[in-house]
Amino acid sequence: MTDTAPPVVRASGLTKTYGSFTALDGIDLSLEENRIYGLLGRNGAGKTTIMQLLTGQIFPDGGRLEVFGRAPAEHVDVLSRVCFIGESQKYPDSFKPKHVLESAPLFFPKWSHELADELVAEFRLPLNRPIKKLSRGQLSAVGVIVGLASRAPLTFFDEPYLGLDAVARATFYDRLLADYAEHPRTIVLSTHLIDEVSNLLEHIVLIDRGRVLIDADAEEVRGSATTVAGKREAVESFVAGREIIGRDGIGGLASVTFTGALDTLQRREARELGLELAPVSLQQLIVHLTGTDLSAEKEVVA
Ligand SMILES: Nc1ncnc2c1ncn2[C@@H]1O[C@H](COP(=O)(O)OP(=O)(O)OP(=O)(O)O)[C@@H](O)[C@H]1O
Repeated sequence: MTDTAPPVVRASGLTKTYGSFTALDGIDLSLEENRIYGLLGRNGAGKTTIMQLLTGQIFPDGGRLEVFGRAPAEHVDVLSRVCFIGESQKYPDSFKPKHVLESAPLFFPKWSHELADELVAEFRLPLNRPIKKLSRGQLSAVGVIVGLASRAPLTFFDEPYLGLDAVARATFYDRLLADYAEHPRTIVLSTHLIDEVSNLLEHIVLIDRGRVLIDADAEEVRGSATTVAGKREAVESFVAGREIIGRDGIGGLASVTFTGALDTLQRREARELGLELAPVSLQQLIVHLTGTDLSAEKEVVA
């Protein structure tokens, strides 16, 4: 990635309403070239709506949106660089997976037949079975294969793996990372399986009730909280005055999670008290940030 490359997506004040309901409330978003984004948030937060706007499937009611420098819905050359894999892909009734894989290259100029073939074998996808007869996981595999083999410069995966078993999901993550390393592109992954994809994500966009709550580097987000564990008394004295976001423990032992990173001095103090410091899981953090006690106005990471 060069420093001068313009963002792939530029959105400001993006708003989407359905009747009197505001699904997206003035979203500002910039997606850079060649990064893997996690678009996270609770059910109904607005993730799919954002992806539908960015892929020209629906239109905003307010704000500005540019994808590859243009309005997404109006330019064929923009749409040929974008791939959206949703939770439930729809295919013509008569289609078999082989028909999907034969027609996909017409839409995606960077399509890789080789990668598609390898993935078909790895996912054990029956190419000649009618799509209507595929199992839930096999149907998801079709979408995942199209999304990866498209090598589209901007690829969206919106909860793409309903029904995929753990082995198949691991295959998806491994293949995504390996192919991304060789063919960098911008990938947006929306999922509720946060811990599973945590290591893949370079940047986190957390949506809550139609607003952006976090837009930050994944490392920065991970470093925004710490867990300390050890003897209860020592733990409690160490975390006194901090913003506690989680507690656990049994008997004389406690584990407390608090916001903020520690400097070298504080780390040494923890060691001297016999305390253990551990990073917080992204999922744990996000559950906390989007929990019911969170005020809609709270800004967590700038
Ligand atoms: N066509 C529609 N008409 C009315 N409301 C809608 C429509 N599409 C979405 N919404 C509402 O907009 C909000 C955002 O929906 P969206 O599908 O973007 O959420 P999401 O973050 O993708 O959720 P999930 O994680 O459950 O998939 C929800 O409250 C949803 O009910």
